[in-house]
Amino acid sequence: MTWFMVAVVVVVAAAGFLRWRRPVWYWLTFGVVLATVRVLVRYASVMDACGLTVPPSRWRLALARVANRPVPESRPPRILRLRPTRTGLVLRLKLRPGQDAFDVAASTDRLRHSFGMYGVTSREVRSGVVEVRMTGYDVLKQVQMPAKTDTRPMRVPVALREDGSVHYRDYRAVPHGLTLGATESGKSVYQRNLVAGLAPMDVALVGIDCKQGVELFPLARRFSALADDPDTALELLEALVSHMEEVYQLIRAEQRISVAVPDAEIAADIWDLPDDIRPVPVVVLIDEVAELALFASKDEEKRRDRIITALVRLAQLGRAAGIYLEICGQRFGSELGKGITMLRAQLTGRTAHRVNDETSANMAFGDISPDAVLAAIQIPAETRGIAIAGDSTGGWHRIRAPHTSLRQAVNTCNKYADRTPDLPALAAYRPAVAALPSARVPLSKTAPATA
Ligand SMILES: Nc1ncnc2c1ncn2[C@@H]1O[C@H](COP(=O)(O)OP(=O)(O)OP(=O)(O)O)[C@@H](O)[C@H]1O
Repeated sequence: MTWFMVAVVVVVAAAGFLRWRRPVWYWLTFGVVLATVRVLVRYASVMDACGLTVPPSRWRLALARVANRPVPESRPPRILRLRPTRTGLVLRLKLRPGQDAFDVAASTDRLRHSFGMYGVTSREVRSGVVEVRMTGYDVLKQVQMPAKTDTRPMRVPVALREDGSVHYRDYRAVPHGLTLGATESGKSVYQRNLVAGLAPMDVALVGIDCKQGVELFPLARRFSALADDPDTALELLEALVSHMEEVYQLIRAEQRISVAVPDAEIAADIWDLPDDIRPVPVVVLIDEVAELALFASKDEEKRRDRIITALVRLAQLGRAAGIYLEICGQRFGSELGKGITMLRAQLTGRTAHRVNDETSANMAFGDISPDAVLAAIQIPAETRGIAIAGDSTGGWHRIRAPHTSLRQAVNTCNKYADRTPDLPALAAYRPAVAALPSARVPLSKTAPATA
């Protein structure tokens, strides 16, 4: 008996310790079993308490009366499936007549504490069927991406959502993206994850980094073209516009051939072209976009206007040519001058890290979803890397990218350096991956004042 007691105490202590220090291990060992039992045992009573049951139908009441049986109870949605996952439980429910998905969505907070879970979200998967995703612990505290993710072309598993699912940056579904956030909010880490995710794919990476290249130049081996100042950025963007026009000519030529062949598919974008002639897609990453829009002289203003014009053309026409923009900055509003709001309207994939004020949050989501604006304002300063990701459908999620260091991203880019395609139109901007400098060069010090 004493040994049994000791074993129980050891197991309880181990569970408590894991829950405190290693929530992922706790979930995989004890949490998933306890939560499954808790949900199954309490299901009917919790649903009843949350107002998610329907009273018995008239014929069931009549049947009970005829058979002289007790009055039947109200019924909760039928459980179609209860699936344990790496981070929580997924419950698929068939709603009863008269119930709708909003009833469940409105009760997620009540379900969360009634089932003793960390978080609960719900979505309608098809008419009358709702998926309730419950997380057993704070999955965004220390992000661990699942080992296996959905691998489709131009779809990057870039972050984890608070419901434990993977957040993909899908360039074919949402071609252009805008990432905003105050300084030190996690934009660069997010962009680094994107680059590391794109590196193994058949894609050309083009970078414009006006922070003197400190973010993107270390990743140069996987980049087909890079610019680190506004003058080079302008030349590079105009070269990209020429590349885009060439791709359009290729699509036109292919269309002329297919039009003559009855029943042949007519290509509308690069993805409809045969594999052997399809141009490689291009992702253009721009860091600190405001640097491209600022000017202090007439000449700089002309350069700025040409840059914005090139960006607007790429955003409007780039998708069919397989050119995707990924723009990153602290703010991106009308104060940056003409053309900015027009450009922003084309950047439909929005991600906002912590912002300093409501105006910045509005720049990300004001035209998409008021709820997302509120969520972006509420991101706490101490949890860097947390962001709100939304798109033009109005849907949004709280996400966090894994904490990928620059070293890890450089290693990934070096590993896949041989996949870097040569784009003839951008050959002049291909970064020279020079030999390592032999010595560090200190900043020149200000001469001490002489008395
Ligand atoms: N996803 C994350 N998980 C954990 N920590 C993070 C994450 N993202 C960022 N951080 C932390 O926040 C710090 C700032 O991140 P980052 O450099 O990406 O910010 P930023 O928005 O690009 O800042 P700036 O605009 O000043 O360059 C990083 O050094 C890192 O320690």
